[in-house]
Amino acid sequence: MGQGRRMKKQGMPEPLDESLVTRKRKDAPPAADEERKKRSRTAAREAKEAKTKAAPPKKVTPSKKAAAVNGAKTRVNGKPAKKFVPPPPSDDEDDISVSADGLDDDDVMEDGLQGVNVTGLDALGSASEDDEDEIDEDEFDSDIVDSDTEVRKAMWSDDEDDDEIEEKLTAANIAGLSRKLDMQKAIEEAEAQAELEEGNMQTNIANERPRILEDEEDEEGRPISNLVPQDIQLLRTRLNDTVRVLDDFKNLAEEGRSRTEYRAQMLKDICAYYGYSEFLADKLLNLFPAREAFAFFEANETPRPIVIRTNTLRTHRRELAQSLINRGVQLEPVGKWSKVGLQIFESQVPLGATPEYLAGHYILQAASSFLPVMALAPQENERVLDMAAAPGGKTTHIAALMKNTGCIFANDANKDRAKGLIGNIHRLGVRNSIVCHYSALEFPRVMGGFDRVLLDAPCSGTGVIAKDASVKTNKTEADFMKLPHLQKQLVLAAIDSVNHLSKTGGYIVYSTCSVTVEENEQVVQYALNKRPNVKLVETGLTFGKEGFTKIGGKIFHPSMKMTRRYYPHTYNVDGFFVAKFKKIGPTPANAVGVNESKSSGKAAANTTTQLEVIDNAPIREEGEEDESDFGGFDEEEDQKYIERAQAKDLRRKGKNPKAIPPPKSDKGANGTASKKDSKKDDAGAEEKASKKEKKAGGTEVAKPAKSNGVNGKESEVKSKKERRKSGEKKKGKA
Ligand SMILES: C[S@@+](CC[C@H](N)C(=O)[O-])C[C@H]1O[C@@H](n2cnc3c(N)ncnc32)[C@H](O)[C@@H]1O
Repeated sequence: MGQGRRMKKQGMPEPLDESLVTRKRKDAPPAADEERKKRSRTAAREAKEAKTKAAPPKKVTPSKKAAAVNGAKTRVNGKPAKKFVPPPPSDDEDDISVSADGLDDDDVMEDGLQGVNVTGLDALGSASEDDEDEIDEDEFDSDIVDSDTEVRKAMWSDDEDDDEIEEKLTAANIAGLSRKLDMQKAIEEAEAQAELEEGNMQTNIANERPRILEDEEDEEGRPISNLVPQDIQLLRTRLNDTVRVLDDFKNLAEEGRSRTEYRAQMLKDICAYYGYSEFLADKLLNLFPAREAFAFFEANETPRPIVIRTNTLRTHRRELAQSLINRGVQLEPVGKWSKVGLQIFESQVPLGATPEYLAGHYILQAASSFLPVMALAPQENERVLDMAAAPGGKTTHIAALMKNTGCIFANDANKDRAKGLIGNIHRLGVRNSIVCHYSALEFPRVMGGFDRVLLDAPCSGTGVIAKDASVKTNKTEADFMKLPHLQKQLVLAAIDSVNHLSKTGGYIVYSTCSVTVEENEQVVQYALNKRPNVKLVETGLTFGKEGFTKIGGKIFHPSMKMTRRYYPHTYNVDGFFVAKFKKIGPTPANAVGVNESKSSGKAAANTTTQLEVIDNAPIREEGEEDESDFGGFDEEEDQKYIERAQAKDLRRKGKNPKAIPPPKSDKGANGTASKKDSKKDDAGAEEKASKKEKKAGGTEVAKPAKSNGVNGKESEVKSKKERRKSGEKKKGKA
């Protein structure tokens, strides 16, 4: 298959051809709808003619512009998403600048680093040690992927070897795909040609200096064009021209104009064309050279491919693929980097309601969500903490990698979301997980000593704008202060919850679905500064751009290169960030109470309340309902179980043979016992015994330990010592 096919795959970036950037936007409408495409081409030609005739400009209101842009997005829904071809990174580092406002010093290197090189933006992730996981770049090469069945077979032969089934499966799948993609390819080629011709006429080609800037200035004194764009197409043309100028400033800039002027114009046009707030557009524009920024904004207008993750606790990828193909689903492996992902091209059935879905054979999960768990690399029989786990895409992936052994503590501060998490855990047959709903800031006081901790932090969602366009306008400066603050506290809690002496682990993975520096490198740098007992290590991910070591006057530790950034325009995945730490020493004594206050419990609770307001991460699964009736917590019921367990424990250990558990069947007419009743019943010997136990330093079940110990073991050791001491004292008195 040719380009048409390759364009739809997720994977590695390819060099940019400017005509393709323009073309992509035109790709948005469904392929079958040729009539509409013709109309839009005619409209563009008419607009161009109107411009030539210098007709009075139509005023385009921002909402209309945004609607036009969003309209493009709506039209593509239901159409197989395409691989977007990114632009080549510009050599010009001048474009990259981030305001240092509102940052605290812990975000950057404590010792200024001189001469740290910024690595090329096109650098790929380091190769994995595991050959099997290495990316075969050929896979993304149209010539090979198109015709060579061997390559296709290789993609399927992950952990099974039945060639015959494989061939049938692949053939069945390909047959449908080929027909469709051949048709699309023809349409695309014709369209690209038309677009190119149109573009050639429209834009100032080659050496001509486009006239973009006029002598007008905006309220803040920045020069702006007084050209009111007649329509979206003209706005786009100007954006294209501005990008060309910023790319080749020496040859294409108008005389006496500075880069800043062009950049200001670009910012203004991006806000108008894509419907961003100026604040956010500026922040995002600062991340990339102009051309790459354009590609990023453009990629946010198209949905990412639908991907499902095979639940290997229930099935194999090939079996799942076969079942879904039989139901008319067109799919193929997501890429060599994953053994469990399937990219869906088209489906005749709702993917959130197939028998396979209901039986827990798969979960709908964005491809980039696989990455933090792959970086975490949980091992069988470990103790793992997933600090912000709902709705459980990553928890269930961790459980699958651990083959349901060991123990996962799946925590989420939001109780309602935690119910959804329980739903997924049950559906996918996870049996090694315990769900809790603390603010993660309370760890490790709740429990510590984990082999690995995943912190998939609440974030602004700037990596998933294609899913949730409201991010374009609803994020304020305050959000980018509050969120990083919380993320920094959470990452310290994550680090402190890990056992640095773990024989198999001692790792922490920090991830966000945001691309801002404040929520990523600055948080990681803060952790490095505050916790010298951790260091960054390779994520083991075979692709991804390196984290920034230097941007906008901020310098980060050189090891920041080991973190990974993912963008929609480079890999056709949601924007993501992944960092992996290794804990190399014990938690510093002064680290207790990450919240840095004695009433940390309160502080944590407050932050959680605040969080529930600011966490807008659009992570609910397609078709997922708010399962408020599912698997709810019954605190009274839980309390009874806790008390019974405590009493049993006291008797078993011989600490209080008279400890009386609350009666088993003390439920009222409606089946539930009131808290009062149960309290009455439990009063007396058992309560006294439990008080004694607490005094002696024992930890309450499922409540934060008062002890400041780094992990559960430490607090246990402490309490034993204390008990011994108090015993000794009593003996002495006697
Ligand atoms: C990005 S989502 C997690 C997605 C999840 N890891 C998955 O793969 O399905 C962030 C989660 O953090 C939770 N959260 C926000 N603040 C928290 C806190 N202080 N402690 C624990 N969880 C928190 C939110 O309720 C939200 O579910």
